[in-house]
Amino acid sequence: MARAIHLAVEAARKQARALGHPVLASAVLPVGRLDPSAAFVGALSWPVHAPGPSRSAPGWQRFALAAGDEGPTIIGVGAEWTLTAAGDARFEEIQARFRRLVEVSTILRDGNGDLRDGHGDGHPAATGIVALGGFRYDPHRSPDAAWQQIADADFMIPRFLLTIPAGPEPALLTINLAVSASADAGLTASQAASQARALIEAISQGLAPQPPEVSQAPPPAPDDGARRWLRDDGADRWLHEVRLAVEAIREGRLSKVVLARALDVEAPGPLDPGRLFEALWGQCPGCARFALSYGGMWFIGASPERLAAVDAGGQVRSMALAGSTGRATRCHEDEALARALFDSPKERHEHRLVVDALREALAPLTESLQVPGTPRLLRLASVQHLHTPLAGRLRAGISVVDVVKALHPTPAVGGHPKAAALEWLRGHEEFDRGWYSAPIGWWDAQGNGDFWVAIRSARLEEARATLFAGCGIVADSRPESEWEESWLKLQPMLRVLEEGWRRGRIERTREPGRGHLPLRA
Ligand SMILES: C=C(O[C@@H]1C=C(C(=O)O)C=C[C@H]1O)C(=O)O
Repeated sequence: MARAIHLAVEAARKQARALGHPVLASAVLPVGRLDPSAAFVGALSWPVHAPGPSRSAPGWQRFALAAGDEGPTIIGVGAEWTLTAAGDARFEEIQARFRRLVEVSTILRDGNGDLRDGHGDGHPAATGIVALGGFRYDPHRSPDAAWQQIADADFMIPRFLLTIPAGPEPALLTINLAVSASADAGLTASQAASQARALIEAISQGLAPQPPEVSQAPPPAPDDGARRWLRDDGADRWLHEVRLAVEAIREGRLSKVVLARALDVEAPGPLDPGRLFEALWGQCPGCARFALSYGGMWFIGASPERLAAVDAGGQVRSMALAGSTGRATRCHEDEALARALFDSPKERHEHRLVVDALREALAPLTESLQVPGTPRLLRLASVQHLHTPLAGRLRAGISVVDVVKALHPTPAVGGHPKAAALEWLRGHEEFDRGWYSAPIGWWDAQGNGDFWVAIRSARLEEARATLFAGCGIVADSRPESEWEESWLKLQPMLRVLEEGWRRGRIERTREPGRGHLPLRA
């Protein structure tokens, strides 16, 4: 391992000397098979070392994303380089910065012992120089203190990147090192190699958790579980805003707006992200499960909504996800709920607005695009949705970030028309969404990328968790039903908090719940 890294660092050092500034050395190595869930949870508790002699800001520490069943699971630990951009040009600027970085960097791949220069196509997705991060939901809204530290476009190139395929292939480890002209190549390489070995060892042995349990427990009763940690659920204010949204829609100022709520939960002691993740992992296998740590904050979730996946061959996938109802424990009742969802003109209208907006936004970017005429059903633990998958082929030169720019925010999390909905939200929604319902994901130098809409998520700081949920409001929305729907969407994360807390409680005594309010399901 050290030899491969040494070669990459040596080449990068020459490049740094020629250019007069540090560049990245990147080495890609096979590391055998790894269990994605164990690696994921292990990496969350791995101490992040001080970053290299790079441009890295203190913010980024970890970015991990397990994207549905078809993978790969990617885990980035430690920020070796950061890329940020602000304002309306953030999508173009971040791509330009990434391209410049890749152009001057050295990427060496050690697939079969023969080192090859790895800038081009044909290498496994999400290996080498990969940007991991997100775009904040609305850069035109002044940030709340909680999200102050993140930039409008905020990405890192991790020091260590594990890429674990969904299939039986071995995992790959990319080691990225910022190298200056004066670097000691031997020392840099040997230090990085020993850190990498320790990381792999910890992940595959010591820190590997118990296999995650799939919770069979019913959702917490209305005044049970994590809900007893609530202080105020903000019902009155939110219901009032829903009424105002319906009014604005009936007056013809917009046709749909997605109003979100933020729910603060205070656990009796610090929440342990690794434990929470063990609880979250098995809950929604088809979802993108993610955990980002940045400064003192964690942002975790399991999102069912893919914004855009692009492969090096130019295939693009997206989805419309809008229209929701609950689940029932008895089959025939569950079926009846699904049928009512399909037959509801209100839900179909909400859904169609999203499909049409995606089609319109993707048309100029694609050579071909398939959009099924009828939605399907996506069943999750506490909620079922109408769902339409979209697939197509991108025109030459269009990247996943271009697609994200064109789509975000879709009317599934913003509204329609887009600009009017965002304007309305700026004046009415009570909090800055930050990364909630924003595009988070990654892209690589080979032309692959995957971005998800960060819903069903929570921000964690010590014992406090802020959970988010939003509901699409249209002309015939009933505020009380939307309120119920928001609870359904919050349910899985509340359960994760409760289970994760229980798992992490070893040697901690539980205080009785404070500030308990009687809440409806
Ligand atoms: C905004 C959220 O969910 C979105 C809104 C939906 C709806 O209004 O029916 C359904 C799925 C998501 O696109 C959320 O979960 O926070």
